[in-house]
Amino acid sequence: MSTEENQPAGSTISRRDFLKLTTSVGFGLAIGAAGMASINEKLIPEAKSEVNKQPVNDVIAMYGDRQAGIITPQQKYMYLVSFRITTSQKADVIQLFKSWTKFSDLSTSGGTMKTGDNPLLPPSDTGETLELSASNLTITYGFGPTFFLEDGKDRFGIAKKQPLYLKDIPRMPRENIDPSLSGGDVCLQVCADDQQVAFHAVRNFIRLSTGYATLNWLQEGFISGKAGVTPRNLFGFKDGTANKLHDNPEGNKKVIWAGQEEPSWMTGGSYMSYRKIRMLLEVWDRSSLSDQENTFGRHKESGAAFGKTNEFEAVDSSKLPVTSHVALAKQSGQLIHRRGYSYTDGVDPKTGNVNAGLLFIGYSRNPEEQLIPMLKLMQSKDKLNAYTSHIASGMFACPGGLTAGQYMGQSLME
Ligand SMILES: C=CC1=C(C)c2cc3[nH]c(cc4nc(cc5[nH]c(cc1n2)c(C)c5CCC(=O)O)C(CCC(=O)O)=C4C)c(C)c3C=C
Ligand SMILES: [Fe+2]
Repeated sequence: MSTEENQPAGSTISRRDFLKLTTSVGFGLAIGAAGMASINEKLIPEAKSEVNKQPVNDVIAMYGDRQAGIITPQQKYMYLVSFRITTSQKADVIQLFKSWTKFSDLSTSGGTMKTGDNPLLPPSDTGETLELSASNLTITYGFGPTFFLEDGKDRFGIAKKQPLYLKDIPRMPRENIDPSLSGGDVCLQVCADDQQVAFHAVRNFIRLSTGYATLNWLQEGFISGKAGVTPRNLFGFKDGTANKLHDNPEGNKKVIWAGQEEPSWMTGGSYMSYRKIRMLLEVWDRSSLSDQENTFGRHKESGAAFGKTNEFEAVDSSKLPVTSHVALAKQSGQLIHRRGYSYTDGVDPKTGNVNAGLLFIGYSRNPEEQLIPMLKLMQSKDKLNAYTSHIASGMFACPGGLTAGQYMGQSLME
């Protein structure tokens, strides 16, 4: 765990924080349109029975200076969920964020909602995590450009608080972006080491959004590998090696955390850039090892850059093919904190090929300086383009962390 990461919390402390939150923000909320039971009832925490008591060493604290899920070591599973806010009332948005925050507190500390005992009502908890632990669940919130301004309209009176670099990623050469899989008002990155725990959270965020927001799109990712070892992507290459270059508080400050020029609610926050990138596995699998290695400028097995023997030895750009992926990243002179996950989406009905690739997630202090020029360069020249196609895109501003009793987005909304 990085030195900057929020400290793990024992479940007792978290549960007490949770109760504090419950009393301080007075959750007597009624769910909208669906006429479901009150959120208050739905979100009453229930301790797991002695039999089902879970270990507390897999809880990642939700409270701290920064949101969890950015420099947190990558969990095995990730869902990325985009919502469109449907209410025009700021007060409704606040209610939604309060109930999401309350659920985030409960689920990241390993709790479950009270299942309820009225046979005539739907159970309050969907139930699939009753015997499961927190599994390092993290929930990272981000706001898209349309949350601030949509068609020139200041929807919730917060346009003047829009962060400096929050705009959609501009159009790029060669891309095939599907707007229905891109953007959104609010994005939640939900990660856990147990897929069922992660999906349970996603499902309940959707449930709680009834009457306030609708689901735009939902992506599901996975990575695998031993702790502390760089995971491999679906092309079989170690992916994430260069994150080591900034893995210290000073480096993170330069690369990840928003600067002082930003509105105060972004203090401790960051920008999340998202690209869904299809990887043409069948084409890749027919290419020679040397073509594959030339594409990245690194060796497949060791992950070492050309001219080196170990994965983490410094890259010498003069030894790399000029249009290799790593050479172009180096040419841009920028660093990005990458937190990518592989995805599979079944079979492409047009070709019979596997639909699979990378959910690229990059965190940066200033995407205009760090991400966009790099992406432009790569989309124009990268050898990797022969094997990939960008099909979705998004940019979200992630606020700083929370203290118990606050709700996510409070310093933006109030
Ligand atoms: C614009 C940002 C980037 C996109 C989009 C992107 C797509 C992408 N990358 C890989 C695989 C690898 N990327 C690697 C390094 C790397 N990639 C980016 C940025 C984007 N990648 C950066 C900034 C870097 C680091 C470069 C450096 O400073 O050394 C590597 C090498 C190992 C590593 O450092 O992680 C691999 C492998 C794929 C497959 C992909 C799209 C599908
Ligand atoms: Fe890359």
